[in-house]
Amino acid sequence: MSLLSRMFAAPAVDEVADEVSAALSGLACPEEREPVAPPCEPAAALPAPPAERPWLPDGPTGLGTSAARALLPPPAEPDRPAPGPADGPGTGAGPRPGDPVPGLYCPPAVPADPAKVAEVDRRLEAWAHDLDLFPPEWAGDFAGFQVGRAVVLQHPAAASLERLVVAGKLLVAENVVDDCYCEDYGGSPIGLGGRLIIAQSALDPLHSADGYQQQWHEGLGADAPLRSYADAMRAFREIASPSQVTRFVHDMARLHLGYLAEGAWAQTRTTPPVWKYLVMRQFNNFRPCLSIVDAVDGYELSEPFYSRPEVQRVTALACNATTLVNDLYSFTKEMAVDEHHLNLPVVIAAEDRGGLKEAYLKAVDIHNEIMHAFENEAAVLAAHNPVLARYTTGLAAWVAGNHEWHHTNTYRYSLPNYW
Ligand SMILES: CC(C)=CCC/C(C)=C(\C)COP(=O)(O)OP(=O)(O)O
Ligand SMILES: [Mg+2]
Repeated sequence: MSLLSRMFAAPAVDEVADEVSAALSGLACPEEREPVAPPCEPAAALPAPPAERPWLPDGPTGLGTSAARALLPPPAEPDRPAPGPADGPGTGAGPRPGDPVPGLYCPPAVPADPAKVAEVDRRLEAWAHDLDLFPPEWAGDFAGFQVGRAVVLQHPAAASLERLVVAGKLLVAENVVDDCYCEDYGGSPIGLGGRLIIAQSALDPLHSADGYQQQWHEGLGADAPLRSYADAMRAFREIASPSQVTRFVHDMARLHLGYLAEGAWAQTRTTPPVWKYLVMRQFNNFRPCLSIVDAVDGYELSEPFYSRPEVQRVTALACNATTLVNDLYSFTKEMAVDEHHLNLPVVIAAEDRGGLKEAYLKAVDIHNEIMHAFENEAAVLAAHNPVLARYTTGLAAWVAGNHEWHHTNTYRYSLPNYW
């Protein structure tokens, strides 16, 4: 039985640990290295000494200590007890606006520094305005999205404010493309492939005869989605290594494939079996956000490590868990617009021929199973290599931050009255 299938069968963690250790020991552990500051980023913006980075959690800091930090007790939520068994379904102690889904397992996030959030928001709003990304009537939704708070929560160990702003530009661009090409702001499955292939070229440039390449370059200014992708990608190229750029371009192609599958099922009014939905959601997924955690934190998980099946699996588990969190928190928003909008509770209810409430609660259990698998298998990787410890800690921080952003963003999301 291969290591991967053995992991999939969820054996004892120490059995896998020996296998992973043997598998990874064949790879020279690259020294953790801070990339040379690209010309655009002043040296001062590079990681400050730990003492000057107040937003890091208490405990050991600095290169290679992230595994130790991962073992620290998570910071307690200052004003909100985590939901417990007593808050489970049917007890009447229903969640308040801003509370997490009762019974959903996700460790608390590192609290967001309000000053940092405000500065990131200020820079992103100016960037979006300069690129003419949205009309004035969308300004409320832009503010309500709370992009600055999202990226500060998702990247607590970001190496600089500039890198946080790059993560924010990518997050804005990804949502502009999703909203304008696929969903809420004029999106449609009709003709989606033609729009997305040009969008992909804003990330993955055309190389062709001069005349047509010039037309392509001019074409990238044609609409807000293209302008946002092109400029956010330019900013990412300035902070990332060539292999990190290639990784991101691949993950965006996966995302677009997921959009196309979702759109195809919308066109044919198909409600897929749960397993096929989970396949689609592994591609229509937050993965492009998680695959940049090393670049935002100012180091590189080198390609030989990143491409290991074990690392790919742990990355996919984290991405799937955090994307299903979106299904759970956006459920009421999506049902209000279209009762056939595909999300995990809807496809479970169809397959089980049951009610949406039972399906929703089952979706929470599915999320929790994936989340525990991520944590168990990430711990095995982290124990064997400091670079992998730093990377898996970054994934875990993104998952925790994204959950905090979802459950506290009462402008965008609300919970069903199932408890
Ligand atoms: C930020 C990013 C990479 C988004 C890609 C895919 C995406 C938009 C999601 C995973 C969020 O899902 P959804 O389309 O359901 O968005 P909302 O529920 O409207 O927040
Ligand atoms: Mg959603």
